[in-house]
Formats: sequence, structure tokens, C-alpha cells
Amino acid sequence: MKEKSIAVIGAGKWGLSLHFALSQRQKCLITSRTKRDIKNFVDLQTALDCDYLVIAIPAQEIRSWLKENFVFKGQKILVASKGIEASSGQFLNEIYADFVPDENIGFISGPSFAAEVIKGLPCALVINTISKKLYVEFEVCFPDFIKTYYSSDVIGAEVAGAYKNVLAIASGICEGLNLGKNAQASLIARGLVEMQRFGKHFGADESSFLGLSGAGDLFLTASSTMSRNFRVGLGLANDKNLDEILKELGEVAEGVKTSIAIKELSKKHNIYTPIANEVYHIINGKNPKDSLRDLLKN
Ligand SMILES: NC(=O)C1=CN([C@@H]2O[C@H](COP(=O)(O)OP(=O)(O)OC[C@H]3O[C@@H](n4cnc5c(N)ncnc54)[C@H](OP(=O)(O)O)[C@@H]3O)[C@@H](O)[C@H]2O)C=CC1
Ligand SMILES: O=C(CO)COP(=O)(O)O
Repeated sequence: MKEKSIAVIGAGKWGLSLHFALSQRQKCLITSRTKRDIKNFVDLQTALDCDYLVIAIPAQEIRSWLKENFVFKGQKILVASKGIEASSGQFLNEIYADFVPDENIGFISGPSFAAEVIKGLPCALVINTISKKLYVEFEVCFPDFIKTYYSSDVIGAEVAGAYKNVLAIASGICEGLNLGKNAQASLIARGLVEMQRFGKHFGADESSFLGLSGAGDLFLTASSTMSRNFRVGLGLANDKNLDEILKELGEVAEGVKTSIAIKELSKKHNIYTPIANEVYHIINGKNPKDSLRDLLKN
């Protein structure tokens, strides 16, 4: 029987770490827009011919990347991105649905800083897919240091993974303004309630927000300078200009664009999302101290 082939698409921080992890059990190819001198780096076509694909490119780039490059040939796909498309307010599963049948796609969620995964440190991830069969096929690809869990709550995982990036920006602002640990814990706890409310509106299972995908990833990202989104918040609190912050970062901080998507979606669907809205306003120039005053007041 032909050995199954697997490739990671996108050799950024997360793609490289997933490639490292997936290479422990089997040969894993990797490709990216920019050529890299790394083992098993292949051209895009060779990667796309694999049976299993793990796609780790920024959320805002997915639609155009799929349009330009992707032809469905029965591949099984794991999406590693965390974000909501700002231009349309569409969730990633809605974008992928135009290209891949639902039973062929899964979404990774949970607390997982790339910098730790690439060192082989232990972590737990959720693979969210309507197909238990797909989960089982991907589960065996992961190394011993990663424990995987199954969930069919694709929308819950997506909302949690995207929303926590916005909340991590808020938490970074809180830290940058030296508001104290009480304020930060309150912000994170209320943020969790907020993302659950938002997710519930779109059909998410409320319990997903209390597990790895929700609380797990939120606590991680909103409490560490290892998070790019948290560092964006720190910069904003220190009156740095957003373009300057993002240039210095040199990597994607999905919360910036996702805050636009959440602001628009919550307005359209009349969902109460005060923290995400303030992040949106701060990114667009509002003084963080005014946001704090408004959050305490309303
Ligand atoms: N880093 C982490 O700890 C984690 C990240 N994630 C999520 O994974 C996703 C990717 O993050 P991460 O790898 O860290 O980000 P990086 O900024 O490190 O890398 C993103 C990669 O995407 C590729 N890319 C960017 N734009 C395009 C495009 N238009 N077409 C094709 N490829 C493109 C780039 O490839 P090239 O360099 O070749 O141009 C780049 O290396 C994000 O959604 C993030 O939220 C999820 C969990 C953990
Ligand atoms: O999603 C992540 C960890 O689970 C990474 O978060 P940042 O993109 O904020 O670094």
C-alpha cells in the first residue's frame, strides 16, 4: 500500500514548528511562498499533491491563496490559522467550504506557542472536525509530546482561537498601562465570557470555551510576552504607532485584523462585545486610558 504523504504549507513560525512535530513520526514535506534552505522543503505543486496538508498561513491571506493555488484532489486538510477574515467577516471554515468538502477539513486549536512546540515541549491540541475518521487519520501523525483531543465544534474552536488574539492585545494594553493583576484577571475572565457569548450566537458549543480551545489558549496568550498579540498591546499602551509595532514584530498578529471582523459582526448581529470593540477603537487611534474609562463605566 502506498505510504501516505503529508506536507505543511507556510514556513512561518507555526508552520515550521508543526513541520518539526509532524516529522517525528513520518516524513513531512514543507513549502512556503519564499524558498527556504531546509530539509524536505519542496515546491508548492509537490506539496499540493500530498494526501494530507497542514496549512499555516495568515487568516487574511487564505482566500486569495486558495483562489490562486488550490485545486481539490481529495486532500485531507488541517487548518492551523487563527483569525476571522476582516474584509468579509467570514470564518475560515466558510472560506474553505468553497474549496474543500467539510468532511475533509479540520481545524487545530489550543494553547501552543510555536517557540515551545519546536523545542519538543509537551502540549495539548484539539483537532476540530465533523469527521471523526479524519481526526483519527491526523491524530496518528502527531508526536508523543503532543496530546490531541477530538472535537466536532469547528465554529467554537474557530471563534475561540480568533477571539483570544484580540483579548491578548487587550491584556497587553492592560499590562503596558500598569493596571495591575486584578484588572488583568478581570479583563481575561470577562473576555472569556464575551467570546463565549459571541461564539454561542454563531452556533458554538459553550463548553468549548472552558477547555483548551477557549480558556486554555486565552490564558496562555493573554498572559505572556511570548504572544505577538500581547506584544502589540504592550506597544499600543506605550503610545507606539501600530505600523511601527507590526514592522518591529515582523510576524503576523492576527488580533489586529480580527478585531475589525468582530466589531463588524457584533454590530450586524447585535452581540455585546465591549472589550473587542475597545481594542478595535484603540487600534484606530483611541487613547487606551479613555477605553479603560469607558470599559469601567459601561
Ligand atoms: N506562532 C504561533 O505560536 C501560532 C500561530 N498560529 C496561527 O498560525 C498562523 C500563521 O502564524 P505564524 O506561522 O506564526 O506566522 P508568521 O508570520 O511567522 O508566518 C506566516 C507565514 O505565512 C506565509 N504567508 C504570508 N502571506 C502569504 C500569502 N499571501 N500567501 C502564501 N503564504 C503567505 C509567509 O510565508 P513566507 O515567509 O514564505 O513568505 C509566512 O512565513 C496564524 O493564523 C497564527 O495565528 C496558531 C498557533 C500558534
Ligand atoms: O496562538 C498562539 C498560541 O496558541 C500564538 O499566539 P500569538 O499569535 O499571539 O503569538
